[in-house]
Amino acid sequence: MVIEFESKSKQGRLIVVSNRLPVTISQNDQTWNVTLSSGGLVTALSGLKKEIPFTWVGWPGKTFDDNDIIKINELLLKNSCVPVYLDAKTADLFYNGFSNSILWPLFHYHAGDIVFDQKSWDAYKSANESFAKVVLEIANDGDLIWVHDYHLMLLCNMLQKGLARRKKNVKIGWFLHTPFPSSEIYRALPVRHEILEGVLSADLLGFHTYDYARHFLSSCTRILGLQTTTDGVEYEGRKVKVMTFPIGIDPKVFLEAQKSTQVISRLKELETEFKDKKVIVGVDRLDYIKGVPQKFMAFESLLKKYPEYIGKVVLVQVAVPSRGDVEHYQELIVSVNELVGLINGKYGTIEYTPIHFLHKSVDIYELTSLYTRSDACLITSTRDGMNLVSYEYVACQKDRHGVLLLSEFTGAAQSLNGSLIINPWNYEEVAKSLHEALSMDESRKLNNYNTLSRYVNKYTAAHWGVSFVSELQKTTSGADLVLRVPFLTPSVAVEKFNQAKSIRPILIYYDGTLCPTYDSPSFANPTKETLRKLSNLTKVENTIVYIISGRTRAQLESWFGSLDIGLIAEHGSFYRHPKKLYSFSEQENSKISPSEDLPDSQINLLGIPIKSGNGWFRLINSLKQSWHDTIIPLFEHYTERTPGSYVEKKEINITWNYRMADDEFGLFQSNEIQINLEKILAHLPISVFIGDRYLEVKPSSVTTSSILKYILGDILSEHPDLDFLLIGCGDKAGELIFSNILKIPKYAQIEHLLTFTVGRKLTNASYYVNNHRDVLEIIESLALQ
Ligand SMILES: O=P(O)(O)OC[C@H]1O[C@H](O[C@H]2O[C@H](CO)[C@@H](O)[C@H](O)[C@H]2O)[C@H](O)[C@@H](O)[C@@H]1O
Ligand SMILES: O=c1ccn([C@@H]2O[C@H](COP(=O)(O)OP(=O)(O)O)[C@@H](O)[C@H]2O)c(=O)[nH]1
Repeated sequence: MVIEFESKSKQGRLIVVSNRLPVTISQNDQTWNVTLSSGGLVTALSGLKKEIPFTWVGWPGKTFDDNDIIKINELLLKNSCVPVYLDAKTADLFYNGFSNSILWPLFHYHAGDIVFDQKSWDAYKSANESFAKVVLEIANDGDLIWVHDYHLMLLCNMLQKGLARRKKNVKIGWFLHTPFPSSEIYRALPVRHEILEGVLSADLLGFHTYDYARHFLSSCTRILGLQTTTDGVEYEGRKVKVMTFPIGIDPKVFLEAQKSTQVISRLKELETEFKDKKVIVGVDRLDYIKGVPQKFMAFESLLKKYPEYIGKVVLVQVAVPSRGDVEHYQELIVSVNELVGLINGKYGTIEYTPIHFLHKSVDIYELTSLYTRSDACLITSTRDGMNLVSYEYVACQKDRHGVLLLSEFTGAAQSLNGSLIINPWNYEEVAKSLHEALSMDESRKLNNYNTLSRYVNKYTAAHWGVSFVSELQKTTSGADLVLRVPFLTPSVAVEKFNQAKSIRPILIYYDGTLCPTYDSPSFANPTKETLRKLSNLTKVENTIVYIISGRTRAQLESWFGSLDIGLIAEHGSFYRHPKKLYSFSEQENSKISPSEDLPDSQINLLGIPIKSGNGWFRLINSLKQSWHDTIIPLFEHYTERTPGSYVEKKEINITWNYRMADDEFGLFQSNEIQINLEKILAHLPISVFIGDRYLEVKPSSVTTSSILKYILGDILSEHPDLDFLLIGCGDKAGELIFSNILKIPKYAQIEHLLTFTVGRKLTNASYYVNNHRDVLEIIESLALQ
């Protein structure tokens, strides 16, 4: 199957970018050769390549003489590989330094082992830039770029910027092959913002398991303060999809190898060598995350606890040399060798070697033979993104139905039902599980094998790759795609303002729009500058200004009472027009005819606002709201249990605010409150509004469309020729107003309709501004007209 990507210009290609090219380049008698390298990523992507042809961009693993580069490039190109050359120093600091001495240990919960240093970070940035340069040279319109792993976490951002400059429409995906740690670990990284922001420029982010995705989303919320859902993050006006794609292998490779003469004859040798012995196999890169010392300790525990196995069971451990330039790995070689010596010395004899330790890489035939001959496979990683060795072992067990013992700390443990799940830190328990495996009856082994085999054969490397690429393709046409709106400059606002022939209403939200969002509402007093600019605007001819807010009318009056400005308090429960509106009518309040204070029983029949003194109207029957007695104790219950949260009791509405609480816990508690409220809502005349880090309970008669219905309705009845309207609101409340406006033709058709939100985000507004300073600048420019 070949996936073809649709694009207007031409068929797109898939470009895969990983730190290392899948090949090792070597020279033999003046001739350059390439051979396939080792590691799970190479295994998986080689499986994908059979399904989808792709160009592979990566670092060739070493530096070469300038004279050889042309020949090497040609050789690589024949293998669909494009090299990114890094100078030796950069490569060392990038790969051994930042990638494998900082990100790798951190992502595998070894936070104590990392020492951040500026030079490695600089090299990481510079290496990512070198990758970006090469990819940007070859990327064309309609291509898909799939970036891999922790080495290239800045690349998506660099590519996105470069592609935008070149006006190329390319989708970018990123997949992490390692775990993503809990935010409590991740936050130790000094450059935690840059790394997260680096990948958030992609369109699709993939992880092996939901736990890793969840941790990533949690870091986005806690560290960057971003809004997340279970399947994505909102970042700079785009929805970045976050999904899980458990990787797999190509089982056919092992089935084919099993049929080869090399494996058939090697198996005969192994049968003789291990006659009457049980064989446990282990295959790992010699990496501290693979738990090789723990494996040996558990094996020793087996021999100690069940001495009947001495002489009868061997552990064959292939330990592939890895990252030998990193100190931590060098220390591991020493300690593992020592441990092998100790155990073999203690339990071995001339005829019996308990641990066969091969510190080297083996070819596919040797690997297949070892897997095939073994009665059990022992995987003891203390953390492991997925672990493909476990899949490969299953692929080779068609006849023997050997038992898979799998660490609970591998990604694979979440998928491979039918394995014995172990905690590698509990040697005694692992020994017990080994005993269970070695003495398991045939029918249980067969049953387990069948379950495992079904999974391994279904969820292959090809399935993984095709799923990711298809999902990446879909992001181009998905409904949750980018909603980029333009920035509202003062000049655009002024132009429309000046084109208006009618009255010009301007409605602006207060908190977060006219002033910054403060943790505590008491910090948000309007500055003199804000008051002066607003006052100037209220004085402009043919212009009426309103402040929309969730605050009480008393608070708004105390701040803005001296201006001739309209006020909308408690998100629409109360409103007051500016006097100027009436001055346009022949007779004050001529067409605006709210009812006088009426007995509660009559208001629903009339369905119109009630005069409420001092120019205010209210949309509620009575100032006494019986539901307060139910809601306040509920909110107080959660406030006591959520540090940093507080209740705001207003005249009518009650708000539970968690802006000062831990983001995630606050959101969790807010969800709990909603669940509680749902039970109550059916019996009370109230509704809940979910705002930015607050939730507000208000009478159900007050909705954001009431603002449109009554306030704009009043203006429109005075000025049926209304051809200008400006509404600015950074709060979630604004989104409802913006979307409602577009649904009502008499507003949607206003010739100069300007709506804006604050910050780049998914929005129903037609523009955005960055912050309250931009808003003040617009107000000032309009006031000068
Ligand atoms: O290139 P190296 O530094 O020699 O490392 C080899 C690979 O190690 C990591 O593999 C991970 O990917 C596997 C496939 O998804 C997964 O099963 C395993 O749990 C991971 O450790 C690394 O992420 C790759 O980039 C390296 O190529
Ligand atoms: O000498 C060897 C032994 C193993 N492997 C392969 O290395 C991969 C290891 O992948 P895994 O996901 O288990 O861990 P990683 O090394 O990627 O962390 C598997 O496909 C093995 O077959 C290899 O290439 N050479």
